[in-house]
Amino acid sequence: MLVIRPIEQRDLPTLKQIAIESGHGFTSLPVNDELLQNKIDHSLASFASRPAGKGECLYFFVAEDSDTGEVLGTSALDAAVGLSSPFYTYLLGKQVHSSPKLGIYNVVDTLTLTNDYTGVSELCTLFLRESARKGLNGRLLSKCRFMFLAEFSELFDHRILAEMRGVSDERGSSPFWSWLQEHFFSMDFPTVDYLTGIGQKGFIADLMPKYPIYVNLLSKEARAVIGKTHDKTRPALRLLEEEGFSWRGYVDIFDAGPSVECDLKQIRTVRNSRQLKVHIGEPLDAGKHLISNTRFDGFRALIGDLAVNEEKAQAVMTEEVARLLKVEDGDTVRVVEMNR
Ligand SMILES: CC(C)(COP(=O)(O)OP(=O)(O)OC[C@H]1O[C@@H](n2cnc3c(N)ncnc32)[C@H](O)[C@@H]1OP(=O)(O)O)[C@@H](O)C(=O)NCCC(=O)NCCSC(=O)CCC(=O)O
Repeated sequence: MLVIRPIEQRDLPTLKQIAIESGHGFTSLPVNDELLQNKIDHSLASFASRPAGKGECLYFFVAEDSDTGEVLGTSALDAAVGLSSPFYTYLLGKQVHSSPKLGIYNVVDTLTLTNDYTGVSELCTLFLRESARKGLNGRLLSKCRFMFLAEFSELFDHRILAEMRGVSDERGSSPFWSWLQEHFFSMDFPTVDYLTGIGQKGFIADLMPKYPIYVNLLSKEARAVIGKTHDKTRPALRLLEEEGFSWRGYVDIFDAGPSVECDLKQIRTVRNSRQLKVHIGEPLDAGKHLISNTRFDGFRALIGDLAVNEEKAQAVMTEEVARLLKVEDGDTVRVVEMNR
């Protein structure tokens, strides 16, 4: 069974391997030992000192196969972006150029550089190794974070965002970036993506076009990918859309991939999950549920069989499920039925 837990120091070698497998455009996992170690340190520190409220914390989770101990995926929650270094995003807007006298009315799209997501919480680093992309594994990896958000909502912003990877080819070349590169930067997309991933964002402010960009002046290729998601990231987007996330016009400044967002309280799993008491026994008429314990640093989540005893507000589960969740009879768990 696949079990979600916070990342630990021993996961570094696998994290390096996953960073390589995740490929170009996967900004949050650059192939850089120091940065990956920093991520582990940041997450360990965040889980070790439970803050009173929202801070610059990173909650990094891995999915472990309980039979083999192998780590098969990653997913993370950044409690607040842009607080110590700016978080840039383009907003796709409109300008109307109209002359009633001449009978001309033109609506043109514009891209405006903003820091509108400053302080917002971010879902990031969702990656499942190819061999594990089956069954409900991808769902577990994405949705376990909503169980954590529901349980510890005071540690997050009321807005939750996710930047979806935009369009780039096998060699890491992005049509949107190519246009920016030609006119404003002299760096290829893998380099800029890597520099962003390791936190060297200063050059963005220095080199980025400072005025809004008229979209109709971009190349045809660049225009075509604004707000479009990378093929391999469509399942990740689908999982978020199912939860109520939507695109409100914000796009990534490098590859123009869409940023989707949802109010924390409106996220489907946050709304529909509830706390029940553990009862270890035979779960008769069991159905598949997403289940998490309610511990902070010892957080565990999995998708398993569970029967709900409504009268007693109990979650009836097998000993194995209870053991993997690190819970005992009478403990509290958070549960939500899987609709597939
Ligand atoms: C994202 C995951 C973890 C998802 O795992 P799986 O592929 O096993 O998921 P799945 O259950 O097969 O698919 C999930 C849903 O997407 C649908 N689906 C599959 N392919 C699709 C496509 N091409 N277009 C539209 N929908 C598609 C499936 O039918 C299913 O919906 P139905 O059940 O309704 O049929 C994986 O694909 C992955 O590791 N991708 C590569 C890395 C990546 O791009 N990660 C996101 C980066 S962006 C990021 O990290 C921020 C976002 C975030 O953190 O959440």
